[in-house]
Amino acid sequence: MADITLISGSTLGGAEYVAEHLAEKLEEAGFSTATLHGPRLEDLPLSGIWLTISSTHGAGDIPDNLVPLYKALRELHPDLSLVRFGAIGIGSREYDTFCGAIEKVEAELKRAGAKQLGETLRINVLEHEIPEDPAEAWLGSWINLLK
Ligand SMILES: Cc1cc2nc3c(=O)[nH]c(=O)nc-3n(C[C@H](O)[C@H](O)[C@H](O)COP(=O)(O)O)c2cc1C
Repeated sequence: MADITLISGSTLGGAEYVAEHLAEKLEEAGFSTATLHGPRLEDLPLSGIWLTISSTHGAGDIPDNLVPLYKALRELHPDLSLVRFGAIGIGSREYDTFCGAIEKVEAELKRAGAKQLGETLRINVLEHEIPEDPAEAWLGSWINLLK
């Protein structure tokens, strides 16, 4: 099992690029990683560290590729008490439902017993044309919580 499993939810690919960039940075810092774009629950280790990165679509909606995992969390009630997770949302302040998707995912992970490490980062794409930049800055302090 990799030290850190990165999970992305994306419609247009932006959150996937962020996940891949952070995986590269984590590897440089000495962690092994597995990056899964829109994984199913059965693809995920039910222990260890997850880093979940999701953009938002519709009106606060979860990207289509993350819906199966979200539904499985809601309907199958897995025990995630051995999981610790970090969360990054990507969205636009134009919408009242800014970063709504990561809030929903985060709530389900917590309901399943997973413990959050650090604060959720919410990236406003109107402010950050390159979301990798604030994500990388956030990762620097998140890594310290893993030690
Ligand atoms: C049709 C549409 C609906 C969107 N709805 C929201 C929203 O409700 N909340 C939000 O924070 N961002 C919203 N966004 C902004 C996207 O989350 C943002 O553009 C993000 O960078 C897309 O990431 P992706 O490339 O991973 O799909 C929306 C964008 C589009 C095109």
